[in-house]
Order: sequence, then structure tokens, then C-alpha cells
Amino acid sequence: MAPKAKADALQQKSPAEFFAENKNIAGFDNPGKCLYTTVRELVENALDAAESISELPHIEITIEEVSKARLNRIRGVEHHDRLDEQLYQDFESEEAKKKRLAKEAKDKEKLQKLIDKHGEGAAPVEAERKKMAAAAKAAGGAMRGNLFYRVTVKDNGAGMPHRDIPNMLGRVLSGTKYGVKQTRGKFGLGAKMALIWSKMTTGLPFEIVSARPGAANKSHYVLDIDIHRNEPNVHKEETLPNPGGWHGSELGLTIEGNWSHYRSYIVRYLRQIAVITPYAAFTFAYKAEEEKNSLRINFRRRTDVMPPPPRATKHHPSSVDLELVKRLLKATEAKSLTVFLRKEFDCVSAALAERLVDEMQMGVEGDMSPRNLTDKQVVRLHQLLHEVRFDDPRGDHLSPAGEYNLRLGVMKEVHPDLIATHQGDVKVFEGHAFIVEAAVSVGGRDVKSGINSYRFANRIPLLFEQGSDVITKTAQKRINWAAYKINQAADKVGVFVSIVSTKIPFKGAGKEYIGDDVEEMVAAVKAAIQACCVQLKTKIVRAIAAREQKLRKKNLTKCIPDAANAIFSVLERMAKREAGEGEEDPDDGGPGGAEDGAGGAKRRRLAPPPVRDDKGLLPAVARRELTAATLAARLTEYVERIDTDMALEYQVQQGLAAGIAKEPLYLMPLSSRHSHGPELHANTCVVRLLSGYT
Ligand SMILES: Nc1ncnc2c1ncn2[C@@H]1O[C@H](COP(=O)(O)OP(=O)(O)OP(=O)(O)O)[C@@H](O)[C@H]1O
Repeated sequence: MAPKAKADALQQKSPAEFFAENKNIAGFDNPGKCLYTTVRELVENALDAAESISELPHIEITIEEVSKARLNRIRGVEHHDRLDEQLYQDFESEEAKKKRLAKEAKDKEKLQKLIDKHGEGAAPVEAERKKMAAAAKAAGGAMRGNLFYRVTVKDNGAGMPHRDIPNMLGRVLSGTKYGVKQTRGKFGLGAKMALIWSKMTTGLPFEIVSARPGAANKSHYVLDIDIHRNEPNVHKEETLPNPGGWHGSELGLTIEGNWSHYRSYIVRYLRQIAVITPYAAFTFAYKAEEEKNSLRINFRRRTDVMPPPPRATKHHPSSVDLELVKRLLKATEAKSLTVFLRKEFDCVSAALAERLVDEMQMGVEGDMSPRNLTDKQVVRLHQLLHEVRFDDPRGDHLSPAGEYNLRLGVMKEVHPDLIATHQGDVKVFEGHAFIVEAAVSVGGRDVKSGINSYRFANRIPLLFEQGSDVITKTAQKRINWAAYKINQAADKVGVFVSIVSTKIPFKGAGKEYIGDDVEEMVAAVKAAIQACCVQLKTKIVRAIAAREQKLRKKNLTKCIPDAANAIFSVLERMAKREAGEGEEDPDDGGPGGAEDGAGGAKRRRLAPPPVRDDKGLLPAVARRELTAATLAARLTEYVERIDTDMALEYQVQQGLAAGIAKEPLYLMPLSSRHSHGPELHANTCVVRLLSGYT
């Protein structure tokens, strides 16, 4: 028989090898994304560590540029002058150089034409200059390629036990967060992926300093990972004195990355984590080789109110699979099956445990040892756990950010014009409790027009795969924004949704988005956003009314001079007539009446009736005590003082029925051509011109 081809030979891979070859599963796609994910994994570990001991987190993040020359010095690689330039990627051939120069000349010519047409400093000229600069930068960037960075994250958390550090940080799929508990970390993978990436690109190890609260010493490790064996490889291990009683961890790695391409993601991530964690302080420093390219951002702590830490809970019976049941049966300390059911599962009382045992039949007794169950009995138990109706998990072990924190976070980072928040009830998916919280904001800083969704899962911001996520899809497609007086296209709407659970249905180990296929989650996300929208609608309606009122006031104020003059001239003429100085109106025909055209019939015109002037206005006008200016001043005062809406409401409620709201005003027509006009409707009153004088 021919020897087996080498390609067919059976091989095994360690988990570390698998993840090294499939880095993208864990969010390590390309150098830029690797830099982002490294920061993210270390920051989330830092937050978990501080919250686990109820310490207000203080996280310091540093990314320091490391030039190739410096990296080589660190690695002890000597500098070599190039012997054969043409071998190198950045070599520019004569032909390429010619092309580049031709393009540069063409661009210059185009720019000059624009300057001639629009003048130096004009918008099109500046736009073209910007375009040219960006193209030059991109070409330079492509030439420079990726750079190297030292990433350090320091926290004030729980630290790590000295002897566990190598396994925690040097063995893939090892961690302390596998329990049924809401944590940012879950897979025991993130920090090791960063280490694998550093090993693959710079070959430099992980450096860790860590101290537990109250520890007299701190641990110092330098280690990397044996990828083939998935084992930590410790280069240095020591304990150092800890006189100041510091506790926490400082983790540092040197990796390849691309700051210029992923800078915006890193800054956005930090900004969003500051939104959802307003009780944490973050300091971020990007240290470039050239100081002018450095960046420093501080996200200050805005509250000392920290959500109560999440608690570990027991497995809910409907959430367990067959393998897990077997594992629990093997690991339990319970001596009897009824105690096992009661102790290992959530929502199982002693009485229910007995009923479950009775229901199992197949010769199962309550006092038998859980380890003695046969394979068939285990299968029966697993089936039963999925068939019986158990109470839903209560969710009191979860730790949502809380409406207060969410609102504070959004307000401090976004400064919206309007905001509403809502926390939904505990819901259940596959036996795991979850809570959805939402904030919807309108207006604010750095928010584009339209629906902007901000997603958080177990208080981690999710920045990638936006389009496929349950939150984005729900915000974009399942909410009728117009029904809440929100313009989906024009308004700057921020939709912040945070889901916390002991199991977030992430798609992939990169924890980048939550699938849109979990019905319970879709419904809960929609309900939370809608609840915010209902609150916002009230605020928006009120804001629209206030805006309209302001406009009304402005319009009324504009009319005051004309209205005052018009009223005054009428009063003035009436006063003159009262004093017997009135001019005869040629159309009036005199007091004795006049002929009425067409029919030739004589019709007496009515003499102007005596004017009722209870308030003594006309003498005041005659004495020049009441002038157009007085009227204007009074009207201005009135418009200023009266909240017109309230006044109307007041009048309607108080006066209309009693007749107080009706004020007769008598205006003398200047000629017979003045006829009775229609009703004039204003927002605060209705003016109706009536015929007949009394
Ligand atoms: N800054 C830290 N402080 C204390 N413990 C830490 C810190 N960083 C990591 N650890 C410990 O190391 C373990 C492994 O971390 P790692 O990032 O590899 O995975 P994880 O956080 O458990 O899960 P995930 O892969 O989902 O992030 C953690 O479970 C935690 O116990």
C-alpha cells in the first residue's frame, strides 16, 4: 500500500493555534482593527476588574508609537543599510516617478485654473487643496504602511492572584467569567488574542504588574504564549514590594497596528464607553513620535453612583443542554437528586424538585446520588427540564446601567436638546434573563441628521456590523418615528440601547453585533425605544407650542406700532366729533339723509349714534393724555406680560361662561363704505365686527 500522503496526515490543533489562524472570529481582522480590539479587550477587563470589587473605575489607556528603528533596538536587531534598493516595497521605479510627477503637474494646473477663476482662498480652491493634501497623505500612509504601538492599560481593580496570572493571560480559553453572570468578558480569549497578535507581529511579550487589594506585594510577569501547546511561556516572574497599598493591574503589549485608519473608532469607542459608564474616569493618551500628532482625552467621572454589581446566579432549568446537565451531575456536591435539583438550578424549590423526581419515573428516586443516574435517566432529566414550565428568572442578578446613568452619560457626551429614557422589565430568552434600557435624544453635539444608533451589550459599546444588529434594524425599520412627531430624515436622533444579560446572543466571538433573530429581544428593544418616543412626543409637542408662541409674540410685537396708530387715529376722530370739530364726510349726505341711487327712493341715512365712552377715553385723547405712544406702550406691556396661551385658557375657563371674556369695543366707521367685516380669528381672541350702534 502506498504511504499516506503528508497532506492527509491526521493533525491536532490547539485552541491557540486555531484562533491564531482565525483571528477575525475574535475581531482581530487587520492591523488597524487589531489595535482597536486590543484596546477594547484590555479596557473591558479593567472595568470588570474594578466593578468586581465595587471600586469606581479609574482606567488609564496609553498608545505609544514605536518606530521600526526603536522596535528593532528593543528586539536587539541591528540596523542594516540597504544594499539593493530595488528589492524594497518603497522603491520608486523611474516609470512610477514619471507618472507621479505628471499627476502632480496636472493637479497643480487644475488648482491654478481654479485660483484664476475664483480667486485665492475661495471655497472651491480650498476644497481642491484639501483633496490634494488627503491624496498625498494617503499615498504617504500607504508607503509608510502600518506602524508599531505599545498599548498599556492600567486599572484600579481586583488584580489577579500571583500564581493564576500565567494561565489567565497565557492560555487561550481560560478565564474567571464563565459562570452565569453578567460580565463584559465571557470567552476567556480577548487578552490572549492580543498577546497572539503581538507575538505574530513584533514577537514581544506581555508585561503585567498586578496587586490584589490589601496585598503587601505586587506581581510582575513577563510572559508570552506557546501557541502550538496553548501554554503560557513565562520569561520573568517576580514579586515587588507594594508600600502604597496599590491594587489593580497594568498590562502592556507591543503590537503592529494602524492608528491613522482606526483612530476614529478608538476615540468613538472611548466616548461611548464613557456614555454607558459615567461613574468611571478614563484618561487616554496617544503618544506620537512627533509631539504635534499626539492626542490626549480625559473622560471625567460624572457620578459616584455605580450600578449594584451583577451577581452570579444558577442555571435556569430551561437554559441547560444535555452536556451541561452531565457536567453539573458530575461536579455537584449534593448527595441526593432532589438536593441537586434545588441547589444547582434557579427557580426550583424543594417541593418542585420532588415533583420533578416523581415525574421522571424510570426507577428514579429522590434520595439517589446524582452521580448514579444512568445515561438514559440523564437524557430523561434533560428532556423533562425542557418540557416543564418553570418560573422565569427574576433578573435581580443583572446590573443594568440604570436610567439615571444612561441619561447622564448621554447628556454629558452628546448634549442633546431633548432626551427620554426607559428601562424595560426583565425578559427571558432561552432561560436567560435580560433587560433592555434605552435613551432617545434629539439634537446635540456630533449627531448627524437621521437615526443614529448607539449599541451596548453588557455595557460594551458595539461599533461594527451596525447594519445587521437588532438595535439598528429595530430603530431604522420598526419604529414609526412620524407618529411621535420626529422627522426620521431631518432630525438629529440618537437611539441608545443597552442590553444586559447572562447570555447576549452575539454573532461571533468578536462581540460585535447581536443578531436580529431572537424574537424576545426584538420585541423588548422595540418596546423600550417606543416608550422613550412616547415621552419625547409630549416634550416635542410642548416645544413646538413654545416655539409657536414665541413666533406669535414676535408677530404681535411687530404689529403694535401700526395697531396703536390705527386705533389712536380712530379715537382721535371720535374725540374731535364729540367736541363738535368733526369734518363732514362727503359720502355721509349730512344728518338729514341722502338720495339712494338706483331705485331713486329716498332713504334716510342714520346719524352717527352717540358714542358710549364709559372709560373716558375720548376726553383723555382730547387732552393729549392718551396718545398713540401710550397705546403702543400698553400693548407692548400686555404682549410681554401675558402668556397668550394661558391667558386664553384662563379666559375660556373663567370668563366665557360668565360673559366676562366678551369685551365690546366701539369703533366709529370713517365712512359709510365701511361695512361689517368677517370674523378675525387670532390665537387668543376672535374679533367680530357687529352692525348697529347702541
Ligand atoms: N485587568 C485585569 N484585572 C483583573 N483580572 C484580569 C484583568 N485582565 C484579565 N483578567 C483575568 O484574566 C482572564 C482572562 O481575560 P481575557 O481577556 O483573556 O478573557 P475574558 O475577559 O474572561 O473573556 P473575553 O474573551 O470574552 O474577553 C479574565 O477572566 C480575568 O479573570
